[in-house]
Amino acid sequence: MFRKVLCNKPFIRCFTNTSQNGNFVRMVEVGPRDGLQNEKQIVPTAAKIEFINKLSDAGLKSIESTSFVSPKWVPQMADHSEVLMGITKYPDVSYPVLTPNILGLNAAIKAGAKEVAVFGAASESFSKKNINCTVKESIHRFEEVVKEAKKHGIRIRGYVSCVVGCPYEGAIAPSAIAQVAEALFNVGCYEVSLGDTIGVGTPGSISKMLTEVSKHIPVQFLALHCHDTYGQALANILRGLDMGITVVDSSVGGLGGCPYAKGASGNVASEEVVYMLHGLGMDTGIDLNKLIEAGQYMSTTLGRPTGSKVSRAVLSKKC
Ligand SMILES: CC(C)(COP(=O)([O-])OP(=O)([O-])OC[C@H]1O[C@@H](n2cnc3c(N)ncnc32)[C@H](O)[C@@H]1OP(=O)([O-])[O-])[C@@H](O)C(=O)NCCC(=O)NCCSC(=O)C[C@@](C)(O)CC(=O)[O-]
Repeated sequence: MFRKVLCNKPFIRCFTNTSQNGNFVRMVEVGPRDGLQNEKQIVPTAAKIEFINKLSDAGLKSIESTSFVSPKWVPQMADHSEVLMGITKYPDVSYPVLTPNILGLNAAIKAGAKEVAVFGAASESFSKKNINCTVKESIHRFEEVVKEAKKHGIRIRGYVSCVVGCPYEGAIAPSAIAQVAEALFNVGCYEVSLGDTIGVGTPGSISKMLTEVSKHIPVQFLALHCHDTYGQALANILRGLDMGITVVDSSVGGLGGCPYAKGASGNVASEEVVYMLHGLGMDTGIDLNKLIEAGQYMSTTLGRPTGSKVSRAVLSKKC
């Protein structure tokens, strides 16, 4: 279905999570982007900047900071350039931003982006609602974005949404997910994040999907991005780890949701993932107390309690 472009494997490899030790899990914090994009109240730019700085201080190595999308579609991300230019860039931290097309990429380059993410879906209806094009058209757009980004030495991550279910089409076949994920990998994404956008996955369905996708892309180039609508996210991540996943997306305080997936809850809370991974004896490089502080900062800004149980438990002990 999709035109295959030979990927530059050495380029890809230098940015993958071939971990420093076999116990390391790289966490991609998506709170400032996925977490805030759906908030009704516009979060002040200064608060977003402070939030990201606190996340950097907590030891996260990858913090998705904003989106260069249309402000008409997602007003919350309209201050993308100010946010990206205003944050303190830690030298060992990557601050990816979403870029759906060349217009977004050019604006991101101007604001100093060093890593971007393109985002597609295996569901035609979701693709149309989310980025206003067909799946096939989206791959062509991403091909352009990747080509241009590479000219600027920018690395590109890819997302596939609705990897288990779609809010408009219901269940999505693992083979369809594998096809889009492979297309993103082939155009030159260094890693493909598999998004259970509406959080309907279970360890059973996640396992079937991962089995199929990893026939096409080695598992070290895959990440899991789980929303927690049905309370399955941690179980799904654990299943993913068993199957070789070493990169996990999450959102501090469980913030988040997609404007084009009504009823879906936030991402799995980063605090819960870190607590589980550390309990398994795995290394994340993250200071859980500082992460909780960052989450508290944003929930205070938003004027509501954190969505993280770990955060609530730790804070109640401190009280
Ligand atoms: C993709 C577009 C931009 C296409 O938007 P479009 O309307 O189809 O684009 P267009 O090319 O027809 O242009 C229409 C207008 O948009 C402008 N435009 C065009 N591109 C840009 C841009 N990059 N930045 C700013 N403006 C832009 C363009 O200049 C024009 O402005 P006008 O002439 O009307 O004033 C639009 O559909 C959009 O912004 N969609 C929002 C998508 C989004 O942010 N969704 C949420 C993130 S995805 C997600 O949450 C899932 C994920 C990643 O987390 C994983 C998971 O959980 O599954």
